[in-house]
Amino acid sequence: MTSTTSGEFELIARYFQNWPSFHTSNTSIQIPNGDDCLVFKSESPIAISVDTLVENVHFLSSSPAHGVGYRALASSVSDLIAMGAKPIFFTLAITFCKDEVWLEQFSQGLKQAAQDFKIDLLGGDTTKTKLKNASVITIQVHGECETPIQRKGAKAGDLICVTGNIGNAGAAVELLEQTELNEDQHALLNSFYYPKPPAHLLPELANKATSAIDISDGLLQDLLHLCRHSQLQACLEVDHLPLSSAIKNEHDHKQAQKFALTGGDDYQVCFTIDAKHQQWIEDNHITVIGNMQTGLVDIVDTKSESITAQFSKLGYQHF
Ligand SMILES: Nc1ncnc2c1ncn2[C@@H]1O[C@H](COP(=O)(O)OP(=O)(O)OP(=O)(O)O)[C@@H](O)[C@H]1O
Ligand SMILES: Cc1ncc(C[n+]2csc(CCOP(=O)(O)O)c2C)c(N)n1
Ligand SMILES: [Mg+2]
Repeated sequence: MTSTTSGEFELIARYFQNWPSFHTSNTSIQIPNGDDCLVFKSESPIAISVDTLVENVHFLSSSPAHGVGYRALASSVSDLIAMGAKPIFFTLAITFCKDEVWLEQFSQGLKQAAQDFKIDLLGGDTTKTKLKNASVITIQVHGECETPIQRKGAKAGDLICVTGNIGNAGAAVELLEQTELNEDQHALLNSFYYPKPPAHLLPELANKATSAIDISDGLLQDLLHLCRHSQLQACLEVDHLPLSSAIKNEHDHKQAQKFALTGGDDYQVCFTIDAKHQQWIEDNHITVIGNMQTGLVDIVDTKSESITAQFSKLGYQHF
């Protein structure tokens, strides 16, 4: 095991996991707490996930409301995609401290994401806070989940893949307050406010991947969850990370890699898959970044040196 401490995850484990169960022993709960979604078994299994965005934690008070709305839903939908679940409906609880112009733009961004991911808004709760800069947005998403992909299930020899490009959103965080932007910086901010979790890969992803997680905190921190749940080691080829031209233009190679490894907010999917699916991987422009192997739970490079040991932070931690 690595000696990495995880404040947020330790708190969850200490206070909110392994509670006495009244129903999980019956067959209706297929996958309980611990994955990107829980899965409730009914005629058609349903995946459920809830996520909160807090002002000045997940976005700034000055952030464009349209982007905040889009991002709120897209970042929740990514948990469904990572579970192999088709988005169906969501509920929205919003506590806001802004004016109605803000709410209108927020709703337009949210609606755009709902259209892009084909997901229905079926309820919620709308409240106002008098506290300044204290908006909180909570979205619960529900999806059809015939073949759930879990964080466990990776096999030694499986390829490790990521969808899309990673690192852009991490690089965008330092641009959030910048008013004058060049084209590349604009592209980075666009990735932050308009993430595109790979819904187009369903249902094949669900049938082929052996384990998966969405990249919300940072590749290293999120991939380490796959390692822990599957009790395997990840061997990463860091030079194979999919980096956009925008991040390469804006940053030197080491810094761009650091954003991709630890920045987070990508909402792409990191998954493992048998190498026999190589053609499908290529056809879908998915990047192979390494493979799973037996060994201590950790992420190492091709020379078997620990990559996690090289970073003080593997990803975003709330505590
Ligand atoms: N307050 C809580 N009570 C019960 N379970 C929790 C609580 N907070 C987190 N969890 C569970 O702990 C696991 C890890 O949580 P975490 O927020 O890291 O995952 P996640 O929901 O996939 O995150 P993200 O939205 O960043 O992708 C999840 O299975 C989540 O449901
Ligand atoms: C203003 C601002 N500063 C920093 C960040 C970076 N950030 C915040 S939470 C998080 C992880 C995902 O959240 P969660 O684990 O709650 O799902 C990341 C990468 C941001 N988005 N906005
Ligand atoms: Mg997740």
